Amino acid sequence: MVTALTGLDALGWHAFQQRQLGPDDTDLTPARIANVHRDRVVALTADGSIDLTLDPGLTTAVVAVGDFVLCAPAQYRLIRVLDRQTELSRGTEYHTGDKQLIAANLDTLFITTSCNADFNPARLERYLALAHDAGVRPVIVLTKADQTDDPAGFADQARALGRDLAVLAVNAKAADLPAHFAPWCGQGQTIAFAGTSGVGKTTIANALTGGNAATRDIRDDDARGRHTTTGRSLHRMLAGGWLIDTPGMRGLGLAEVGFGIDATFPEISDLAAQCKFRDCAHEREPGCAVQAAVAAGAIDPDRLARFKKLKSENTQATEAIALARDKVRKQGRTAKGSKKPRQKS
Ligand SMILES: Nc1nc2c(ncn2[C@@H]2O[C@H](COP(=O)(O)OP(=O)(O)OP(=O)(O)O)[C@@H](O)[C@H]2O)c(=O)[nH]1
Ligand SMILES: [Zn+2]
Repeated sequence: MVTALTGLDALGWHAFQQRQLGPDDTDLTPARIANVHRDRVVALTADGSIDLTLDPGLTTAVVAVGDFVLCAPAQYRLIRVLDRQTELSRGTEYHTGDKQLIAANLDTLFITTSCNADFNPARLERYLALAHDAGVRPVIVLTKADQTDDPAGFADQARALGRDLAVLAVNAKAADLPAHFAPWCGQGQTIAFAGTSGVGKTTIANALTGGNAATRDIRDDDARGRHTTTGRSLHRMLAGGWLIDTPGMRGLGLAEVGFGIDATFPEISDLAAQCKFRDCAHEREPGCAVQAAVAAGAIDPDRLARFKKLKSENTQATEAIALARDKVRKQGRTAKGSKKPRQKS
């Protein structure tokens, strides 16, 4: 058996991963994926960073930054991807129905906006739905608290977007910033930031990593010996945890996140179970518990409108993906096998 070394604990390796090791895995080395390229990955082991090629049957579409894997370092081979504790993905590959993985084994997603016109409840709820669906704890971060007269007002509005929702209002440029994030950034913790451009994600990431994240452009040899400019995506934080920074974190489409939407609007989804009709659309149906709560002032009608909009977007996208998967299945696809090899450019 591979024993959990201190170095592995530092990578965020928990009992959840340890339990997945069997007697056949004795010779394999656990590692965590720091970067995913088209035909190889960069992984961190307890002893340092290593480039791994993928075995037949594995593609970089099934490996995400943050994944724990078993590898054979002497052969530079990735052997197995371990089950994930959480998985953040987006269903944008409508033509194939393939999920696009963004990050694996995240503990906390900091949904970031600012105390200004960027603050948008609908967008925050969209991110909340993704986080809840992925099993990742969401925390709302309100930056630029130093540029408004009313940071508490923004924080109250944010808190109204969930039950027991953690909300931080900060000046991302203040010296004491890391202290606000300390509860989520210690050893064994993995975090990421989501939010629109300019809200301060990089500023915060730099404060938490000691500037690591700013070095986005490092020279990196790809498997063909060419130099490509890529950014590392897994950054060690000063407090001991890991920060995942992938471009995929910027714009996120909703699909197959019905559970996450319900979890984002608990006051509505809890009541929906009491509607007379199981498929109640909470419009004008008789016996609608949700509309009754709106009339009684217990549910915010704006929240209900946004809930319905997300549900409908999610349903449409989910159906489109199901159709695509069906089509691919019927074509008896060996798509990965039949794809032409990538042309050298
Ligand atoms: N005064 C003040 N300025 C801030 C704060 N947060 C961010 N800024 C400034 O806002 C600008 C954008 O911040 P970034 O950290 O680059 O934002 P980002 O979210 O990483 O943006 P992208 O990389 O485009 O996604 C920078 O000039 C920051 O210095 C804050 O809390 N207070
Ligand atoms: Zn109803």
